[in-house]
Amino acid sequence: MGSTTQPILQAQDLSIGYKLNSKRLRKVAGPLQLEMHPGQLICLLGPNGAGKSTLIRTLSGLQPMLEGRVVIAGESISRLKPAAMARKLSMVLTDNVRSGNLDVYSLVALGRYPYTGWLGTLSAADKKIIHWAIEATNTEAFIHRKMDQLSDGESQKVMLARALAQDTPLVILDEPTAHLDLPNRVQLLRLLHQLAKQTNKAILISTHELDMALQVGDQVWLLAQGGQLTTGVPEDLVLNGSFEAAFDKAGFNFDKETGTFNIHQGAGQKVNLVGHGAAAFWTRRALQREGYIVATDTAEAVCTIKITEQNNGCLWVSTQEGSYQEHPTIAALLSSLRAAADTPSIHREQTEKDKA
Ligand SMILES: Nc1ncnc2c1ncn2[C@@H]1O[C@H](COP(=O)(O)OP(=O)(O)OP(=O)(O)O)[C@@H](O)[C@H]1O
Repeated sequence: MGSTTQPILQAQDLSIGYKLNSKRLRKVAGPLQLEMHPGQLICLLGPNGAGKSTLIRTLSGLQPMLEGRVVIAGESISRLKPAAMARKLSMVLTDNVRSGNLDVYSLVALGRYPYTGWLGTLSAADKKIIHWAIEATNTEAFIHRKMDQLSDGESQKVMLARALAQDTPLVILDEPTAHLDLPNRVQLLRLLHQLAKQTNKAILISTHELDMALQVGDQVWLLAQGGQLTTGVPEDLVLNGSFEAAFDKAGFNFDKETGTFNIHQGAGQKVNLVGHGAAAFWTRRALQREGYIVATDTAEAVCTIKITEQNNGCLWVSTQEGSYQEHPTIAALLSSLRAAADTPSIHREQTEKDKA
């Protein structure tokens, strides 16, 4: 994977899946060759049922592998004792058990268990790390509450704080943004990215946040339905078509220029759009919603829309069948396009002659 550091995690010829009975296996993916290096944030992406949770559970030793080997910090996980494993790997799973009786501080403090021994006495250094984990995850406001008095999103942040308090070189999180609102999702992914850079941890997250994963992931592991795994720098996977192929579904297309999946399938008429920046981006979105195929320079266009910047905003100038109109907003542009589409061109020609 082009890194000169020693990998913190390595999977060799790893096959993942389930033993259905003594004779039958359900292989989900494999054989896989994987590496994670210190300082990397890796986003595991793939459609529903592709095997993301199965892979995460197998890499963490929570589920037996069908074949192969997983090595964490130089030791095979099949030989690692739970206490040693807990000093190398911390995890946040989606199905975290709600420990109702425990208050938030005590739950975060449990992250120090691998270091405090069975008496669990916290040193000043342990308390400092707990404090840092609480601060980093923005959970100070509810540290005295019981776990069953938290929302799903709050509880998810607390489970992350516990994993951070564990302070391991490898952190694995299964859908950590699942219950979070948009600002908290952005904040969490930014935090994970910074953590990887500042503390040199290797962090693996599975997520359905495709656009955000493309922004924060140093590497993407793309697991497609059927178990094919493609790994690489996100931008390479977008440009070479792997990203789109992993989510391949009829009528579902990824716009490489904007990094978004288009809800609207342009099947209508073509328009030329001339402009740049935010105004061009949002005009394109509005035109696509109206059913237009937006191009920059096609001879088949029924209309050309030029965006010009004014002192107090933008002006949209449309040229259609020789008629030239100015629109102060996207709403005005759309109404004019709708009106033109509702007027047969023969009638338009007559009206224009009458006006002349
Ligand atoms: N206990 C099990 N026994 C047998 N098959 C299972 C078991 N759990 C999951 N599977 C199957 O393994 C495949 C991968 O499931 P997995 O939960 O890993 O997918 P995923 O990518 O995490 O999906 P999602 O995005 O929906 O969470 C699916 O086909 C699923 O039906």
